Amino acid sequence: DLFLSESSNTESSDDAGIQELDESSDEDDYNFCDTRQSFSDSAASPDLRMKHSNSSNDVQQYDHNFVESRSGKGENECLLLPPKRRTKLPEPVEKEKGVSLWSMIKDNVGKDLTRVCLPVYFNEPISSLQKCFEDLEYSHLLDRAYDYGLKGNSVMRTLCVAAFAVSGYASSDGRPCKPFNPLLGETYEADFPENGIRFFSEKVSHHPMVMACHCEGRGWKFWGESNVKSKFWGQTIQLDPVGVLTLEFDDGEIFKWSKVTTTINNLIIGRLYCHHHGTMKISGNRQHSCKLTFKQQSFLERNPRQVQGVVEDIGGTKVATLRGKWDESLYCNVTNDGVNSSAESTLLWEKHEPPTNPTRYNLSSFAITLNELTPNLKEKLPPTDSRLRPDQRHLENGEYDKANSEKLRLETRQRMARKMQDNGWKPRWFDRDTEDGAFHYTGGYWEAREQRKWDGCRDIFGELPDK
Ligand SMILES: CC(C)CCC[C@@H](C)[C@H]1CC[C@H]2[C@@H]3CC=C4C[C@@H](O)CC[C@]4(C)[C@H]3CC[C@]12C
Repeated sequence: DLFLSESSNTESSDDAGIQELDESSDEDDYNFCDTRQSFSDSAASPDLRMKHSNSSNDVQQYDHNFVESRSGKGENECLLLPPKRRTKLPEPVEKEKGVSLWSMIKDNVGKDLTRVCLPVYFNEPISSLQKCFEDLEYSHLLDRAYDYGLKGNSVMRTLCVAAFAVSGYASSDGRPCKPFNPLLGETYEADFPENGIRFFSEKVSHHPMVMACHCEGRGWKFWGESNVKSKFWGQTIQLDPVGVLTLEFDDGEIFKWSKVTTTINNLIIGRLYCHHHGTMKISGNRQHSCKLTFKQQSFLERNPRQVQGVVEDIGGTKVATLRGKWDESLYCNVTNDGVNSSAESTLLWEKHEPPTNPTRYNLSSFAITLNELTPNLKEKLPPTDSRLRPDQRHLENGEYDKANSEKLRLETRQRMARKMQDNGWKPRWFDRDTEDGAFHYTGGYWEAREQRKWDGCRDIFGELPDK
C-alpha cells in the first residue's frame, strides 16, 4: 500500500490524505480592533484604496477611509480600516479522490522535481510566486528592526532581521502539497496596506526555474530571487536554494543572506514532512552580522526544528544570542550591548495561531488570503497575475476535473517557454544586473496599475495563438 499518508491517518486507502472539512465554523469575522493600525506613516502604500469584502462577495470601496477613534486622550487619532480578507477557502464543489504518489513518481527517481508532471491533486491552490510572499507574513519584524536602528540599537535591529529570516519557514510546517509552478512571465502582486507592505514577483526564467521578487515596507525594501536546485531520491527530496536575499533599510544599512537546505521526507510511505537545516549567514554592511544554525534533524532528536544564532560585531565579538524553533517562536539574549547584560530571554517572534478550518492543504490564515479575487481587484490586475490562472482557481473551488484539463493545456503551452527564452524573451518587470548577476525590479508596476496600462503583458493563460 504505497499511499501518501499511511501513518496517523484513519482514512481508508481510497482517500488517504484527505481530511474531513470542518464545516462547524461559520465565523467569518475579522476582528478589526486587533488589526487596526495607525497609518500616519503610509509611505509604503501611496494608493490607500481599501477593499472591504465579505463572504457573500459584495465589495465596497473605501478611498482613504479613516476612522476616527475617540478613545484615549480625547485626541482624534487617524486609523485606517484594513481590507476585510477571507478567513477560509471556498467549499469544494466535488469530492476529492486519492491518488498514489508513488505510482506517479516511480519512473522519475533521480530527476529534477520541477520536471515531473503530477496531477493537480498534489497541488495546493497557491502558486510559487504567492508562496514567496508567504515569507513576508511577519514583515512587522522589519518595521521593528528599522525603528531599533533609528534609535541606535543595532544589536536589536540585527536580531529582528534574523527573526524575520527564520519566520519565513513557519508556514512550511505540515504542508503536504506542491505549489503551482508559475508560467514564464506570470506575476503576483500583493498590496497589504494593513501590514504596510506592497509586494510584487515575476517568474523570470523557466530553465532554470527562477522567480524574482521585490517588496517595499515602512523604512525598508526587500528583494531577491528564488531558485532551488532539487533532486529526489525516492523517499526524500533535497532542495538547495540558490540566490541571495537583500534587505535595505532607508538609512542605508543592508543585510544579505541565503536560505538553508530543505529536505522533504516520506515521499513514498509515512506522513510527508519537511525540515530545514544548515547555516545561514546574515551579513550586514555596518556594525553587526548574525550567524544562524538550523539544526540537522537526527532520528533520535527529541527537540527537532531548533534554530540557534549569534550576533557578532565587526570585530567578531559575540554580543547577543538567539534560540528557538522555526515552527514556534524565537527568543534572544543580549549579552553585551554596553548597557545591560541581563540573563533573561526576550521573546522576539511567535508564530500566529493556525486557522480553525485548515483543510487538507493546511494553509496558514495569511496564506488563505493570498489567492482571493474580489471583483474590485480583478479589474485592476494585469492578465499575468496568478489569481487569474484557471487551473489553480478550479482547484481552489474543488473542481478537480476542470483543474486537471486546464493544467494539461497550460503545461503543453508552457513547453514553448524554452523556445521563447532561447529567442530572447525578457522579463517584463525585472532586469538582470550585469555586475552581481541578480534580478532587480525595474519599477513601474504600480504606476502601470494605476493607469491600467498593461502594455507588453501577454494573456499567458489564454488559448494558444496557433490553435
Ligand atoms: C511531490 C509532492 C506531492 C510533495 C509535496 C512537496 C512540498 C512539501 C514541497 C514542494 C515544493 C517545496 C518548496 C520549494 C521551495 C522552497 C524554498 C526553500 O527555500 C524553502 C522551502 C520551500 C518553500 C519548499 C517547501 C516544501 C515544498 C512546498
